[in-house]
Amino acid sequence: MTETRTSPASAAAYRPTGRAIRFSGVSKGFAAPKGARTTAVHAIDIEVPSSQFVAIVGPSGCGKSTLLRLADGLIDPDTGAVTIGGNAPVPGPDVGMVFQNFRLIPWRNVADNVGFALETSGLGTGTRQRRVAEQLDKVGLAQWAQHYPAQLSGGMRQRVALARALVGKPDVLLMDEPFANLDAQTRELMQEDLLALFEAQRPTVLFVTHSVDEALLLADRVIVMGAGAVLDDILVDLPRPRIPDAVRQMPAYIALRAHLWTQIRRLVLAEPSSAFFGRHGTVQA
Ligand SMILES: Nc1ncnc2c1ncn2[C@@H]1O[C@H](COP(=O)(O)OP(=O)(O)OP(=O)(O)O)[C@@H](O)[C@H]1O
Repeated sequence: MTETRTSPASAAAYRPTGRAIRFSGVSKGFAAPKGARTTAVHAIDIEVPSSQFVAIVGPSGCGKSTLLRLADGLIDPDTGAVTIGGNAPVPGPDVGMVFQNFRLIPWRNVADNVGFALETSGLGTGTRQRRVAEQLDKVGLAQWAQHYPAQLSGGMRQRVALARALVGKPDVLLMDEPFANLDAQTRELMQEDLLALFEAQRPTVLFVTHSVDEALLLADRVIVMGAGAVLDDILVDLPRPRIPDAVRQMPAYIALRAHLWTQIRRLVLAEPSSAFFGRHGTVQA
């Protein structure tokens, strides 16, 4: 994806291109065992302006994925409203969704997995094939178009998932712990790719992560959630384009990181059994 890497000049020429995402008084519950009901999110109000990158952090089970599924129109709120660009969300290629476990179709090759996102787009076969080839080229997988998911490394599979999310040229990206299953080096490379893509194309992004450092590196704003509610909303006023090693040494980054960790410590002390650090119990700075 190096060809999409932005230059200081293109970042300076930044113009918003995405659609705003708005959660207004949104609550959502699910059926639980013995006739009970879990409240996944409660009375959430979040406004994500067009072309802003928002990271959501919080303990396991606090409702982060539920927010993304509501934004994608995969589920409806019990009360309140979710809008994208002022309209109710409808799943489709203009909203890109990337999941932690890739969700590739094992019996389809790489090109057909990516092309799947365009099958209901109404585009002709030739246009779809051209768009798929262009997108695979951008994520560095042009040579792998005919391979199957089982023949790829974890990083390559995540690139296919990213290509599938991007091929519809979405102006909204919803990403649910997309790099959680990658090794540390691949994760850093994918973070750089995502930074470059965001800074060049400026979609509106909602990005769920368990990593404080990932959130601060990528986002314009970090929302801390706990027990289905927004606990804190922090502006990450660091300059773009962001060079990861340089960003991590900035005094503003170090101060934001300390602030976030204070919040997280409070959360953990208030709820010692809370799995803040994810399902696998691993601490992710
Ligand atoms: N389809 C469902 N059916 C029943 N309960 C659900 C469903 N989806 C989510 N929940 C419950 O809603 C709550 C919030 O879940 P959600 O997946 O949004 O949390 P999360 O913050 O994304 O967690 P994690 O960090 O572990 O992915 C949890 O208690 C979960 O068990």
